This record gives sequence, C-alpha cells and structure tokens, in this order.
Amino acid sequence: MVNQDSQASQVQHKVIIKAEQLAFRYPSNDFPSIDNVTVTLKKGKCTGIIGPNGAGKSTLISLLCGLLTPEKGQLTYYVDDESSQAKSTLLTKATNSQAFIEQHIALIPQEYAFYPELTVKQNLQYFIAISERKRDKQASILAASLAQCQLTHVANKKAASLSGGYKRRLNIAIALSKSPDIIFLDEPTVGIDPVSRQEIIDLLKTLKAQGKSLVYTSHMLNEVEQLCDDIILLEQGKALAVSDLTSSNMMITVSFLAHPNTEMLRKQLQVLLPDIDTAQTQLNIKIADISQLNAIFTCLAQNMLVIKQLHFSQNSIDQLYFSVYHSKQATQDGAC
Ligand SMILES: Nc1ncnc2c1ncn2[C@@H]1O[C@H](COP(=O)(O)OP(=O)(O)OP(=O)(O)O)[C@@H](O)[C@H]1O
Repeated sequence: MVNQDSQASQVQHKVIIKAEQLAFRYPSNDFPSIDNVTVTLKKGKCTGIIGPNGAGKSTLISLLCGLLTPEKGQLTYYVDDESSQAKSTLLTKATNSQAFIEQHIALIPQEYAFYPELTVKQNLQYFIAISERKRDKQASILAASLAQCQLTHVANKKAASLSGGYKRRLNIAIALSKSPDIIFLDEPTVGIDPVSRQEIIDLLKTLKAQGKSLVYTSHMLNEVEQLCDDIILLEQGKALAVSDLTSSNMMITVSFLAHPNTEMLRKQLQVLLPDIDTAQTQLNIKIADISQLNAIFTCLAQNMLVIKQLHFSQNSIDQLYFSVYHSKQATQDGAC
C-alpha cells in the first residue's frame, strides 16, 4: 500500500528544488548519464528515484546535491523566508545555491562514509565538530544523534566492528547530525537484513513526519512504496515517468442497485471528478486525493444510491515499474 500520510497529502507542498532539463555526461563516456531530466522536489515529501543498475540514479542525486555540475539545464533552490509575501505559494529563490546546499542538504551515500578505525562516538564527534562550531552545543547534538539512530549502546564500539545494519545507521546519523532539511539517501538499506531495513525505513518515516524532505533511491520497490509520495523512473539517464503515487493510482469501485437516473448521477459526479466511468450498476472513480471521498459519498447519498459493494484499489509500484518497462520494451521491439 502506497504511503498516505494524511498530513502530507493535504498540505499544499512548496517546491524546494526545481531541476529543469538537466543533462550530464562523465568526461570518459560518449553517452549522457543524465539526459534532459526535469524534477520538482517538494517540502515535506519523499521522492523516490528508481531504475535498473546504471540508470543514472546516483548521478542525478549528485547533480541535485551540487556534487556534480550539470552540462545543461537549470537547478533552482528555494528557501523558507518568513518575510516573503510569496510564502504561502512558493518559497523564495536561494540567492547562493552553494550556501543553501551546505546549510540545508545532507547526502547519505551508498558507500560507508565514516572512519572504520574510530568508534561510533568518535566518528560523530568528528563530523559534528565540522558542522557545528559552537563547542557547548556539540555534546547535546552527539547525544541526540546517537539516540535518534539508536546507536547509544554501541557508541564506544569501533565502526569497523559494527554489523551492516549499524554501519548503515552510523552513515545516516552522521548526515543527520547537521540537522538538514533535505536528505538524499542513496540505497541506504542495501545489504542489510529485513529487520534492520524496516528500522531504517521507520526512522525515515519519523523524519518525514517532522517535515524533512527526502529523496530516496532503492531497488527495494516495497520500501519506495512505503515511504515515497512521488517517484521518478530512470532508464539510461532518461526519466521515463514521473508519478505522484498518492494522486494517480487510487481507484474506488462502487457497485449499486439499479438507479433510475444514472446519467444525471454521472454528470453530477463529473463536476466533482472528471475521471469517472459509469456503468449501469457500477461507478469506477479514480481519485486524486483521499479527501475527495467526502464529496463523492455526499453526492451518492443525495441521489439515494443504494450501495451494494465498495472496492478500493491502488496500483502497486511494482505494477507501475513493470508496466512502464514493458511498454518501453514493446515500443523498442516495434521500432526494430
Ligand atoms: N565516475 C564515473 N565515470 C564514468 N562513468 C560513470 C561514473 N559514474 C557513473 N558512471 C556511468 O553513468 C551511468 C549512470 O551511473 P549511476 O551510478 O548514476 O547509475 P545508478 O542508477 O545509480 O546505478 P546503480 O543502481 O548500479 O547504483 C552508468 O552508465 C555508469 O557506468
């Protein structure tokens, strides 16, 4: 079941990063690793980037985090400006994108990004000292980071001796210790057992509930499904489909006893929702937001519709992934 964080789905999410028609080629390659990709990231939402090995996920993340510079295209970062008139609709454009990245963005890379010979605590102390100059604040940040990632009881263990799950947590704790608003996670659960994986997913859900924005890549589609509101499917550097999971895949099927004026009912419902399909005793309603259900059922009740059965379904991300790839394959086969 796709994540339906009610608060997240009802708030008008503001754009925090906009990438338009990005293109990037590594100097050693004669093909682009990112090819004309447009992405909009929103505050408080989780965007999943999925695709096969070599599709360009890590490269896209590096571009969005400012680690790589796009050859073409435009990247715009927006900041929360309390004094901005435009605050209710859009954040204000960051005047200095490098400063914005340093202050607001953290990247949790695929590789372990800590010193294996240092303990968990020493690693955190080192990275906290870089991001927080005020010495009197460092101890409380350390304690909070250890607690947040459930590392307190292994604080004095050498990082190299940790299990895979704890190494992943340390990777995350280091990134979170600078209190970022936007967190990029490049396959943060790779190679760990299901329980540790779920603990990391739960931690990320908590961060999202606190209003953090997440960008998440993984080959584990069930994780993406649990966590993400939007997904970007990449293949060979191109974005095949950008889907808002919470808005495009919910379908309500209402079976009802024969109604004297189905046509009138259909017209009334179409005012509420254009994407509606009526049969003699059945309505298929594709909804953009769970909050639309109220209006729909009020309309059905006003029309004295006697409901026999209700069915709620949602396309899984696996279906979406494979349908996109199958249709692309069919297009390629047809072109041969
Ligand atoms: N440093 C590099 N130099 C040259 N080519 C690179 C480099 N890094 C990645 N590539 C190439 O760019 C393309 C995209 O790679 P990228 O690592 O972004 O894909 P990915 O989707 O993250 O893959 P994976 O799922 O395996 O991590 C691939 O063809 C890859 O070989």
